[in-house]
Amino acid sequence: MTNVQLTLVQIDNYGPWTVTPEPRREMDLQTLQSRLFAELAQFVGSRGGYVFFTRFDNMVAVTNGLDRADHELMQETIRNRYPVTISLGVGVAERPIDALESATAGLQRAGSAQDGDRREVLAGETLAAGERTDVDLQIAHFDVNGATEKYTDTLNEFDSFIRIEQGYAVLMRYLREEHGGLAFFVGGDNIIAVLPSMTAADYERSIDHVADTADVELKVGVGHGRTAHEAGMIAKHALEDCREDGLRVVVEE
Ligand SMILES: Nc1nc2c(ncn2[C@@H]2O[C@H](COP(=O)(O)OP(=O)(O)OP(=O)(O)O)[C@@H](O)[C@H]2O)c(=O)[nH]1
Repeated sequence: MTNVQLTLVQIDNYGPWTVTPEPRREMDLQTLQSRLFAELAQFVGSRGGYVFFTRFDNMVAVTNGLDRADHELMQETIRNRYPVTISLGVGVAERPIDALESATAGLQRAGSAQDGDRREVLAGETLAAGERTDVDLQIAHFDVNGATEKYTDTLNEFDSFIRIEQGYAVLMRYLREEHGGLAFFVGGDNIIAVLPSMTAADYERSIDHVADTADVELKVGVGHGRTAHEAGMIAKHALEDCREDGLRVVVEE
């Protein structure tokens, strides 16, 4: 049984900040958002976690292995280096969506994302060390078959992007609704998902659904681990096994 710890990262009062005292240059905001993401990717990644940029003002991190002190240090690091602060909500559950719901509820209880006086909230509890197991996380790494040949080397970048994003849109909705899993686009033709315990047959069905609905062909490698890095690395190797053996799904137990 999975035991997923997710952290919702929310920039404090960001909306008002982007227009105070007047609207800020868009490329300055993009620079800030991407640097903040890079900072968090490095911080969380060096502790075995994953962070996904989602909407940039809100980001979702898989934080199994990070405790409360790590979260406090994350907030301090951002406060010291950036013109914004972050609030963090932590949730733990068997299904990723339930962990995220609980992480979100902690922040929403503390106030609105646009409350000037709601800053650096740290809500929720992390998994105790004694509760952690080797199968707490199931990570799936999806990849579009032949994206270079079918899209990158054939279509213009925008039409390639539409195809990839449509495949992603169908997959993210399907996994969220059918399994309570969370799928994130990570660049190129890659999607990384954090999921509850799913079988190879479940993955076959999800790939069929994307092929039938969006006409995008996927393959997927799946791994388990104590941290996102551990599970994700196994998933990447499983994806290589798909390529070598011409398979659509490889689940490493
Ligand atoms: N984030 C991320 N992106 C990757 C990874 N591997 C490949 N990519 C991206 O995906 C793009 C396409 O690479 P591939 O998936 O290897 O190419 P492909 O043409 O789909 O070939 P097959 O997957 O073998 O069918 C690359 O240009 C990268 O942008 C990965 O592990 N993580």
